[in-house]
Amino acid sequence: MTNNLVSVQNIAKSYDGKHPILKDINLELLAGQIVGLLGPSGAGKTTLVKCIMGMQSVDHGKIEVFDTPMPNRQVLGKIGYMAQSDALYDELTARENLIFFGNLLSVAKADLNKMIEHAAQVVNLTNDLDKPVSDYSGGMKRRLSVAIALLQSPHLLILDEPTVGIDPELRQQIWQELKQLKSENKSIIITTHVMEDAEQCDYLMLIRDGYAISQGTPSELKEKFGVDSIEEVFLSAGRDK
Ligand SMILES: Nc1ncnc2c1ncn2[C@@H]1O[C@H](COP(=O)(O)OP(=O)(O)OP(=O)(O)O)[C@@H](O)[C@H]1O
Repeated sequence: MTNNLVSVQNIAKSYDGKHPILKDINLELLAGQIVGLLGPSGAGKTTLVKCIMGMQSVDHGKIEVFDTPMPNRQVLGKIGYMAQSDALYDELTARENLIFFGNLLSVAKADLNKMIEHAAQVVNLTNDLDKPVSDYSGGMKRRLSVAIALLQSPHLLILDEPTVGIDPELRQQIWQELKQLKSENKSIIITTHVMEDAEQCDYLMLIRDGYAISQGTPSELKEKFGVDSIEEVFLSAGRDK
């Protein structure tokens, strides 16, 4: 067993066999690490996380999760994943959604109730839990999706743009929870185009047009480019490319 929970080696990916979407991507994720994939819309972040989970095949290179070559159904079942689009039952209340997804986790009912209360509190939905999801705003649906992903508490959690439509205060609250999971040695991959999110990651891959234009810890990257913020790193790295 290596220390790497996820190992991505020299992968390339196209959807049509002609136009590469990911080009020579390398990434290692350790236990207890939060890795951020940062890049503009269309850069290839979602494609990369889908390749990591084995939901998309790669044209070249190798991906291992928990020391197992992907794709692998059993490993996929152990990864907590929040997709970019909310997969919720609109006609059910938020609580009913949480119970539905929680029941897939085979935990005792009393434990599930506690887990639901905790997850709802992290995303500030406690007072809206009994409203139907059809009455929710876009941001509330996003928060409910985050709560569902948090319920599972897996060793590897992949969150595709969890903070879209979420206000800064609540974003901090979600980050506190992610850091709590990290302190329990759990690992997280998060995609984002929000610089404040990027600053909080342990390790960043900056992606543009399918290339990893730079990667390292936030402080390594700032030092490398001689700048004070990840936003400036991104701009400098893009110019260099
Ligand atoms: N199933 C697909 N078939 C063909 N092309 C696709 C498919 N999914 C994504 N793409 C293309 O791959 C490129 C990268 O998309 P991807 O969704 O990975 O980017 P992203 O960085 O996650 O963007 P966003 O921040 O908008 O979600 C885009 O040009 C997109 O149009």
